[in-house]
Amino acid sequence: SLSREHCNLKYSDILPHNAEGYPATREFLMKVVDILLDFIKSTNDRNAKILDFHHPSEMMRLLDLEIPDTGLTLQQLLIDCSTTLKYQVKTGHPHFFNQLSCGLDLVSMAGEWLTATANTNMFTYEIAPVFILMEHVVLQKMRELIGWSGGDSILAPGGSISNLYAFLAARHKMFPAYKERGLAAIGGQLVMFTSDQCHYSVKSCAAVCGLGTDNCVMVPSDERGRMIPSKLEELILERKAKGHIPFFVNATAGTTVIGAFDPISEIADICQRHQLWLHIDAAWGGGLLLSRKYRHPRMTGIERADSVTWNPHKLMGALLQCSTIHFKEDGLLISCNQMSAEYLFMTDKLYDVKYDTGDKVIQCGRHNDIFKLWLQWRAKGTEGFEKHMDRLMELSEYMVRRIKQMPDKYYLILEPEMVNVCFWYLPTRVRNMPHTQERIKIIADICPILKGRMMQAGTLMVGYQPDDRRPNFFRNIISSAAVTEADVDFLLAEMDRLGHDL
Ligand SMILES: O=C(O)c1cc(=O)cc(C(=O)O)o1
Repeated sequence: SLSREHCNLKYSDILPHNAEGYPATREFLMKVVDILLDFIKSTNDRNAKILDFHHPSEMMRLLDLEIPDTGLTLQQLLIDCSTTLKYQVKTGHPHFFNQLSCGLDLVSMAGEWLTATANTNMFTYEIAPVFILMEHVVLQKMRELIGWSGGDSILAPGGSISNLYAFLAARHKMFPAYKERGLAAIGGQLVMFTSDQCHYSVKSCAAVCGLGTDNCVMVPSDERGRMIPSKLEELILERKAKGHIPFFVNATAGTTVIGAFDPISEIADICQRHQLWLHIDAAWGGGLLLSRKYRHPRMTGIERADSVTWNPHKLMGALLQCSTIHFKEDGLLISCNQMSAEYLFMTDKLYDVKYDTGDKVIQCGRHNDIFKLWLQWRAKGTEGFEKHMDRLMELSEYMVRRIKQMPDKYYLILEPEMVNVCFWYLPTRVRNMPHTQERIKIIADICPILKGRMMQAGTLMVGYQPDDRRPNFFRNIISSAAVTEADVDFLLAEMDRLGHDL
C-alpha cells in the first residue's frame, strides 16, 4: 500500500493535475507495477491456479464495480487493481490451452506498457513518427516472408477486420466505381467462396458488405478439413451459369478448430483461370511462414495470393491485439478507402504524406499495435521466432505421441497439421466399448462437464466444441511459449484425474 503521506491522495493530487505531484505519481505507479509483477509471477507459477471461477451473479457480489459520484483514493484504486487481477483468467499460465492466443510474452508486454504510455494515434506520421516507420519496416519484412516485394499492408483491430479489408479491396479492384455509385456500378450479384471450415468472419463479410450470406458459398472440405478444389471450381461455374459474378475466394491457412490448410496452389490455379481475387486467411497459420521446417507444404504457393491476413497475436505470441493484412498490389488500400478528410490528411504538410496511414482504412483512430511486435522481434530475431514456431509444433507432435500411448484414455480424432490437437477423453466406463456412435455420444456429452470440472478446479483449461461433422470434442492448442513436455503430461494426467469417473 501507499506510504502514509500518500495513501489518502486522489487522482487530482498526481500529475497532470498537480504539477508538484511527481513523487506521489511515481509511488502510485510503482505500486501498480508491483501488482502487475505479482500477477506475472503467479501466471508463471505452475502451482498457482489459472482461474478462480465464479458464476456472474456470485462474481458481482465478490467485486465492487460501482461507479462512484466522488472519486476514490489512490489507495482504493490499488485495491481495485489487485481485485481485478485476482479474478482474471491467467491466459499466460502454462496450463492454459484454451484459445489460439495463449501465453504472456514479457517483452511484448513491456512494449505494450510503452505503447500505453506513448498513447498516440496511428493515423498520421505527424503524431506517431517512430511507430509509423516501425510499421513500414515490420510489415515489409512480413510481406517478404510471404514472398512478395513491394505491396502494402496495415494493422487492423483483429483478424475479422483484416479479412474485411481484403474483401473491400477485392471488390474495389474489380469495381472501382462502387465507391461512388454503390450497387449500380456492379449490375449483378457478387459471389464469394470459402471452405466450410473457414473462420466465421469470412462469411460475415458477405453480411456486412451487402452480398448476403446466401452469396458466400461454403465449399466442402475433405476429411482433413481442407477445401476440395474441384468442388470450388464446380460451384464457381454453377454461379456463373446463373449470371452471378464470382469475385473473391478465401483460402484458409490454419483453420480455427482443426488447424487445416487449404491447398493453396490448386486454389490459386482456379482463381487465375476465373480471374478471381485470392485471399488467404492465415490469421492462425501465418506464424509458420517463419519456419523453414514447417512452412512447406502448408503454405506453399502463398505468394500467389492477392491478400493475406496474418495475426502475430496468435502463434507468434505478440500480445493482443496484433493483426496484419497484406496486399500484393500497392495503392489498393488507399484508393479503396481514401476519404481525404482535409482536417487530418492535408496534402500540404511539411513531410511526405504517404507516411500518413489514416486514409488507408475505414477506421479513423487506429491503435498502436506495432511497437509490441517490433520490440518482440528485436528480442527474438527472425531465428528466435523460427525456433519458437518449431518448438510449438514439436510439443504438439509430442502430445500426439503421448495420446497414442494411452489409447484407453484418449482418442485422437485426426493427425494435426499444426498445433490444434483434437481428441476425445475416454472415461473409465467407455474404455471397453467399441468406438460406435453410441460411445461418441457419451464422450461428446461429457466435454462440457469435464471442462466445468477443469474450471472449478482452476488447474487446466482446454477448449471443446462440435464441428460440422462431429459432436463436442476437445481441441488443445499449444500456442504459449511457456508450455513444456511436462505441461502436456500434466494436461493428460489432470484430465484423467478430473474425468475418469464421468
Ligand atoms: O485470437 C484468438 O485467441 C482466437 C480467435 C478466434 O477467432 C478463435 C479462437 C479460438 O477458437 O480459440 O481464438
